[in-house]
Amino acid sequence: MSKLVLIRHGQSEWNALNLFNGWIDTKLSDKGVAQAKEAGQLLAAEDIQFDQAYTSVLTRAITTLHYALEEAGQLFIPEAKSWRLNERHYGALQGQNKAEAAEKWGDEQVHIWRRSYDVLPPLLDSYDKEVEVQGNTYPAFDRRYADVPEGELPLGENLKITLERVLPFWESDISKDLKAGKNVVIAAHGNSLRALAKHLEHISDDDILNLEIANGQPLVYDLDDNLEVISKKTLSK
Ligand SMILES: O=C(O)[C@H](O)COP(=O)(O)O
Repeated sequence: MSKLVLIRHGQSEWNALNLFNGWIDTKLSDKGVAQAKEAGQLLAAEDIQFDQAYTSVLTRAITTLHYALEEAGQLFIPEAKSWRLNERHYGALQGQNKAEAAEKWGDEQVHIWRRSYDVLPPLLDSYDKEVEVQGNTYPAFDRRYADVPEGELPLGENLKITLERVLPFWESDISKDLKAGKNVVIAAHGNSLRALAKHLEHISDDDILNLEIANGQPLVYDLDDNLEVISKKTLSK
């Protein structure tokens, strides 16, 4: 048996402004830092001893992991980062205000883009659009994406595509640790974690619409040797 803890990063500066983040590399807000520390305190209270940490290559997830592990007194554990744990790429919605998008395209359409399994958001027509959103954050030329296989750098993703790019890393790294009995913490994003939760909990394409993951509230899974869920709980104050 092993424990798997999923932590959605604390509030980002763009979460606070109600903007679509996606792959834009936004920082934690002050509230986000407090949430990340609180996540670590909640884990310390549960006395979970981790063997391995995973996170994405986006700053808000990495800093959340570090604040949480520091609070839990476990900043020393090995950690690995992968672009495969990044937030879902929100395509041409990145940088737009969520409420303004709902006014423009209607609440229902925006809800479908945000929560459905297989509907794509409007795609970027090229990575040049990223430059307009945030200076030099330009995935095609950012060295953190140098190991993305040719042609796999997204211009926008639905949850299905997000799951398809999370799964190879799950299979190659994370699930091996868990099968070896290691306790693993993953600090990542609302939608990369929804994708992982869908896989773990066998949630249907329809039911995944209703799964929300809150900032900084650890989800703790007990898994059996086949990585089936024995129990799940959410930690919050
Ligand atoms: O990318 C974002 O803006 C958020 O991290 C997740 O946004 P969502 O709740 O609209 O999917």
